[in-house]
Amino acid sequence: MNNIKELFNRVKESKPLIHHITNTVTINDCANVTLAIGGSPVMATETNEMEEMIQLADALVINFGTIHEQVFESMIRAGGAANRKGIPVIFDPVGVGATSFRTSKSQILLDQVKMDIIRGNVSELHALIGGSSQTKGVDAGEVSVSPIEIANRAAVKYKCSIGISGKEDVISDGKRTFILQNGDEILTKITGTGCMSGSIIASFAAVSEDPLNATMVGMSVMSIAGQRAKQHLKLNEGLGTFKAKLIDEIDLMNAETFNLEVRIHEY
Ligand SMILES: Nc1ncnc2c1ncn2[C@@H]1O[C@H](COP(=O)(O)OP(=O)(O)O)[C@@H](O)[C@H]1O
Ligand SMILES: Cc1ncsc1CCOP(=O)(O)O
Ligand SMILES: [Mg+2]
Repeated sequence: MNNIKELFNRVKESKPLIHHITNTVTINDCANVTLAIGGSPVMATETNEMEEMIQLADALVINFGTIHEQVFESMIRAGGAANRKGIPVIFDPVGVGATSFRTSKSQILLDQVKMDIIRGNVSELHALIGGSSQTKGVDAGEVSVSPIEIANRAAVKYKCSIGISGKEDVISDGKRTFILQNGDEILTKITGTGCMSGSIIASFAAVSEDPLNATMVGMSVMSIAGQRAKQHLKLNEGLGTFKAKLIDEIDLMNAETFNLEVRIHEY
């Protein structure tokens, strides 16, 4: 991964504005991790203010978590404005594959908005390349194809960088593929760790020209912070404390800690 120290510094110095059109479950957590990594969050969904808000923004996150017709219209408007302005667009296809509504909306969105990065779990990305999966609402289910193949195919199909989270995270732009071995299963026990990692990725993408690198660094930050927060849990501390410690670790993360902990290799 390139220039970790410079990337961290650039986010902290320029405080990129990350416009989120996201779900009502994890919206507050996404705003807080954006602040923790050094970015500046705004969460706006009114269709009529999308173009103006994008004029202020440095990156756009579109997250399908609680997608409905009205907010979908805002996603199309904001996505179009972001593409015209040339800022990175990050898509989290939460729950795609679970219902035909989500799957068909994702296809319309991907036809109309060029994504720079798509980040999701393995069932969601499998659905985006036309596969079926035993998706469990918003959580990953069993899929018959390897995440490496799914990431490659999705990257080629949508001409963008792909991040697939799981026990090992897979990151690909269709030419190069990386496997990230950080993380801890406890990250799946609180809601929103996938959504939050989208906010971190967007913060890095906003200050760099390299979406593949931004995806690798962003996903690594979440997985490393998760394993460190788990290590720092004391006796009698559980998931509530874990979540607070996770945000602490994202706040405290720097290039030294990152480089010491990261376990990534090219496939
Ligand atoms: N089985 C696992 N072991 C370790 N880390 C995991 C595991 N599953 C997911 N993670 C980590 O949890 C975070 C969220 O991933 P995931 O749960 O797949 O996303 P989502 O919340 O979108 O379904 C990522 O940092 C990922 O690396
Ligand atoms: C539980 C839930 N339901 C709709 S959105 C959402 C949050 C999903 O967050 P994540 O994909 O990061 O676990
Ligand atoms: Mg998710």
